[in-house]
Amino acid sequence: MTAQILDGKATAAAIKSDLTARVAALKERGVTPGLGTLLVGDDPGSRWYVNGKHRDCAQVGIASIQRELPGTASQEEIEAVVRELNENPECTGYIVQLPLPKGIDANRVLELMDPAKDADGLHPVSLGRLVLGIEGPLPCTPYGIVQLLRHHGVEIKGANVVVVGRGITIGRPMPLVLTRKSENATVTQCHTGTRDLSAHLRQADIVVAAAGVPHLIKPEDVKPGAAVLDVGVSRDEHGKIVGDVHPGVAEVAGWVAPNPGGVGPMTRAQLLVNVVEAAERAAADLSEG
Ligand SMILES: Nc1nc(=O)c2c([nH]1)NC[C@@H]1CN(c3ccc(C(=O)N[C@@H](CCC(=O)O)C(=O)O)cc3)C=[N+]21
Repeated sequence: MTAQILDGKATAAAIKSDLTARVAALKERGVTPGLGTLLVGDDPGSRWYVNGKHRDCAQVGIASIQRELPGTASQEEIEAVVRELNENPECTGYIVQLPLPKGIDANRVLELMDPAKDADGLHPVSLGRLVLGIEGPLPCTPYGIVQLLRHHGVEIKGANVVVVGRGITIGRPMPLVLTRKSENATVTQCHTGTRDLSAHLRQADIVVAAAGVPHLIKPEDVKPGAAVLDVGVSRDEHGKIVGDVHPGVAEVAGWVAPNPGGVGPMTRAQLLVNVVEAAERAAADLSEG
């Protein structure tokens, strides 16, 4: 038996079709959601991702506001664009594409962003709200994973989830999302300091592999029937994506999120959700005066 596929492309398409209706409703109320992006430098990978985000926006009727600076831009020049996007009423949410060039204090740039326009859900205020249980934008990849599991009927409530990794975008916020009352999972966070990773993995009903270590998760570590989500993006010598999950895992697991085609498209869909929800909150504030 090989695992069933957690199809990120199809699930993202369903989310986008729901968003298309919500964007149309907002426009009738006189609010057009707009996603801003700030790209600094000309890394082809980063440019490809940013262009993809604007293509996604066009599909659902969200306006695009694109800002670019050369890789030589100073901290002050970058911060000036952030201030402009904070004040620009056409921009209801935005991202500063990461990583920023060496020598730039990325945390200072991110803290300067208006939290009401945080499309990534990674602003310090958004992460603080997540800890406190206050409504706000959720980190795109962790919440995208929750939506991907729900869409396929994989039970999260009461599940033993092992998260491998503690990076800021996925590993660190993932347990915060999964332990909300609305998800109610039991989560173990593993990392490079974990003594016996295999022992933890073998107990897991759901594995989120976000360590960035090629083929870290082996078939013999996976409980039969478990759901395994591969979030690792390493590259081989030909530039092809190599995930954190060994291909043999598909013979043991009940569900696998392929990579590419699994979590990546969900991350992009959740970015759009955050932009639309920010615009919906702004529209509600407007009508309340
Ligand atoms: N402020 C900020 N926010 C981000 O969300 C952010 C960022 N900076 N910097 C870079 C990373 C990377 N990232 C991806 C999102 C989707 C795919 C994606 O959709 N991948 C496809 C195709 C991958 C391929 O074939 O290359 C897939 O998984 O199927 C990949 C990578 C968002 N990032």
